Amino acid sequence: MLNEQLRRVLQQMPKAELHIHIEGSLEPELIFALAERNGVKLAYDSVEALRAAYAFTDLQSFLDIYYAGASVLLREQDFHDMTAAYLKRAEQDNVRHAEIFFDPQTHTHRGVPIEVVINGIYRACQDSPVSATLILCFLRHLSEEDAIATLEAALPYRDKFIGVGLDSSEVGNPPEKFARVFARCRELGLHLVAHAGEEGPPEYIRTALDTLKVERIDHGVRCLEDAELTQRLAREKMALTVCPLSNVKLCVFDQMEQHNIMELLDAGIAATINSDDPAYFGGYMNDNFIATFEALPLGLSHAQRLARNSFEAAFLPPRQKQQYLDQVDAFFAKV
Ligand SMILES: Nc1ncnc2[nH]cnc12
Ligand SMILES: [Zn+2]
Repeated sequence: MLNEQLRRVLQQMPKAELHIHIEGSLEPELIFALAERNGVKLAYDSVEALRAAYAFTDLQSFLDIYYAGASVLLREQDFHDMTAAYLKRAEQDNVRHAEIFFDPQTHTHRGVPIEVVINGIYRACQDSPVSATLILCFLRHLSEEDAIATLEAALPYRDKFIGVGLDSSEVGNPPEKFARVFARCRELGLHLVAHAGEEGPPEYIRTALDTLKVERIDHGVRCLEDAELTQRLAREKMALTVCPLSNVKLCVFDQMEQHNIMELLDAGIAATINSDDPAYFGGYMNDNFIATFEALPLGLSHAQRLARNSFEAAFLPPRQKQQYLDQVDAFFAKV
């Protein structure tokens, strides 16, 4: 059992969220409200029936239902309301800064213009007291040509996102499939991240680093299968944005007790804790921290390490980053 002091520290410590798919924050209640507002017919009769379908066996079984849930998003206000709801929830968890993924192709392939997606999400970020920036993700089950066309369509809104990522079905869609589009994004000065080593092998982490030249790895938990790669990640201070509740829900680990976040930290890796798709995986940031610390022998020093890692790994200007790190240290000095 987690002692009360540690629980309070986890809840109250300042933190950054670096791995949140905004479409994965769409709660069943909001899915139904937006379906009604937009006249969209859902495959489920009720919020309860939809929630009952959230029993996943792997990443693909989740993605199928996640893309179906996103079908209720049609107008700029829908994207705004989804993002505003996430940021309000994140604020309650003392998230001070969030770098939010969005999947434009999920929407443009349904005929929603990309400016509707970007403007709605961006406006909610601007209105929030939580600092929030956007990372445009390419869907890796689609072609690189589609990713390039998506990038071109997004470029008129270049000032509204800070980087690009790579998500969706990992196995069979290795990072190198997107070498050209990532090279172009690098030339454009965008930050680069990619999901790798969630279900895919350690080799995908290596090619994300060497071929795509990413600055963070999303998930990356399978790195521990490769000692040389593990040492490299630690040496290069390469951050991993780990999502513990997601990993258990998608059967990457059978139980939280088997999660390897403590081994990652003990190997010197700059691991962070994040929520991934909180509406689908049973919890937001603090739920992830509490579930992890309840299951594993982690203590105060790990909490401080994780809070610091989250700001160290954030794509923030140096002065703002230092201010957040000072806030973390000031918080722990009083514990
Ligand atoms: N955990 C995850 N892995 C890959 N793609 C995703 N899209 C949303 N969540 C994802
Ligand atoms: Zn993810």
